[in-house]
Amino acid sequence: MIALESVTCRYEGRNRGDENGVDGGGTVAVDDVTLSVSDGEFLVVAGANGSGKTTLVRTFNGLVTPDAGTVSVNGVPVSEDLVAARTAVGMVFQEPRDQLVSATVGGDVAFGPENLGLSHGEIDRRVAVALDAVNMTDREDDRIDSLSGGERERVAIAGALAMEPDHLVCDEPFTWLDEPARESVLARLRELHAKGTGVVVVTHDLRGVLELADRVVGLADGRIVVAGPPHAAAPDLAGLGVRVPEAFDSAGGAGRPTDS
Ligand SMILES: Nc1ncnc2c1ncn2[C@@H]1O[C@H](COP(=O)(O)OP(=O)(O)OP(=O)(O)O)[C@@H](O)[C@H]1O
Repeated sequence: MIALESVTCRYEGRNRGDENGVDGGGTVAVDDVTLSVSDGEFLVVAGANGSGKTTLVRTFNGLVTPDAGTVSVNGVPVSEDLVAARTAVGMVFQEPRDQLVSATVGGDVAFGPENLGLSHGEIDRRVAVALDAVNMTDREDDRIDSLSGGERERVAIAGALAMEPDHLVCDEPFTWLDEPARESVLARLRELHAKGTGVVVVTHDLRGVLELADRVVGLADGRIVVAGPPHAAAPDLAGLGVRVPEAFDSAGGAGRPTDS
């Protein structure tokens, strides 16, 4: 479980541009957020550009350190055991190119497990399982620079999965993908969730992803302003500048942020 308690994150030097967001000359990117993500939960974090989504999820494994509040993973504060947090929470960034570090698919997926100091046999096993999970079995020797955007995204997901995380966090995983690639990544996320991995997807485009979610939280100005199951929360999400699929747009009631 990932547990955030009254988490606030500020960036120095840039104002958000309104009197509520300004604090000491910087930007309050995450504003007093309390949120729990259960093991095995599929959570969607939605919100317009600049609403604080990336900053929020980066606190889950210590990539961003809160200025106030606490983040714990499996009951241990992230600040006390960064390695445990990074092992339990795998992260795939908005631009997969930023995290692909090797020349080949196999080298890239093996990178994390190698850094854990695992045996060659265990590394090979993890690479095979992770590539299988993203439908890229036997693609170890393919060169990264020969892959499509969708394949790179899937390699980035495999690299995170090879760490055998409890939660996989994907930040705007669909940005560079065409429709078939988007559907392929969605199918992989659905399968992972079905097998018990917790999945967190950060997005401002909810097509195809809301139906996979157990819960959705909507952010505005760094605060959770909508929270609930997809059908209950969807009508309130439309006002946040996110793209809500038609099937959800008129459904359900208000998704008040009561169960965060
Ligand atoms: N490194 C940084 N330095 C200064 N301000 C930052 C930095 N990163 C983010 N911000 C600001 O913090 C706020 C929240 O940004 P964040 O990237 O977390 O939001 P987001 O919802 O993920 O946006 P996007 O969808 O555009 O990535 C924005 O006002 C942004 O300009």
